[in-house]
Amino acid sequence: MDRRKPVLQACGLGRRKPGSDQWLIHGICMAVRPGDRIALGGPSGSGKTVLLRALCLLDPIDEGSIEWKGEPIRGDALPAYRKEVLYVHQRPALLEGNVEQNLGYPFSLRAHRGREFDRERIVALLDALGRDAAFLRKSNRNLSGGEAQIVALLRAIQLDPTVLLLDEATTSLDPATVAAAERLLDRWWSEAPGERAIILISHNPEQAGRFADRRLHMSAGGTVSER
Ligand SMILES: Nc1ncnc2c1ncn2[C@@H]1O[C@H](COP(=O)(O)OP(=O)(O)OP(=O)(O)O)[C@@H](O)[C@H]1O
Repeated sequence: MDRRKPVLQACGLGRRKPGSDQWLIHGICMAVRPGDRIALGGPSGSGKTVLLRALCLLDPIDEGSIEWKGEPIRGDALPAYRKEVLYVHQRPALLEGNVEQNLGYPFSLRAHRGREFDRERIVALLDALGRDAAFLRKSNRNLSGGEAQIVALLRAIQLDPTVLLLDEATTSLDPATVAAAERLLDRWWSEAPGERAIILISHNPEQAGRFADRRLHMSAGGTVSER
């Protein structure tokens, strides 16, 4: 992969409040290159979540373009795009069932046909987060907010996306588990040198400083600038 070329590029990106003329985000131009580690900061309500959801095309955009490897994303390319660009929500939705079922679910989808749930890998990742294999048997109904975040993080990492979008994905974890999650992300990112990118929304400047090599700031008007 060419390190210099953006994989993901947004140009003039805008999304309006549904049913209104009001812009939630507006005029956003940004490029994500393989190997980037980007922290996205800015005030509450400025549109950071709206931006990440727009970038992975979970929500429609009203203005501008998003290109993947230099090409606009057409309808039939959307499933492939969604494999490459994965979004992890701060309050993840989990399916009815235990942790293992939740982690195995993506592999039942057509998008991931040909790949299999790797239990051994998950057990090793859990170990890095201070959890043993018994955690896999826990019901989704009994998970704390932090435990649900662990499941969501592992569910995304195991799919090895090219761009991982983390929306305050460690905010419910205790400090030791936050540190373990950052090490785990660091290891995952380093496993494929110069191939994976991470965008992390964080309100914690220390975390952003530890984690990122680029800092983006979203202003209250829903525009982004490089810091
Ligand atoms: N579907 C929607 N309909 C109406 N308003 C929306 C919608 N989605 C987001 N908003 C509004 O857009 C603004 C930006 O929301 P967003 O969640 O992106 O903020 P944020 O920067 O991620 O905030 P925080 O740091 O608090 O998580 C908020 O005022 C929110 O209410």
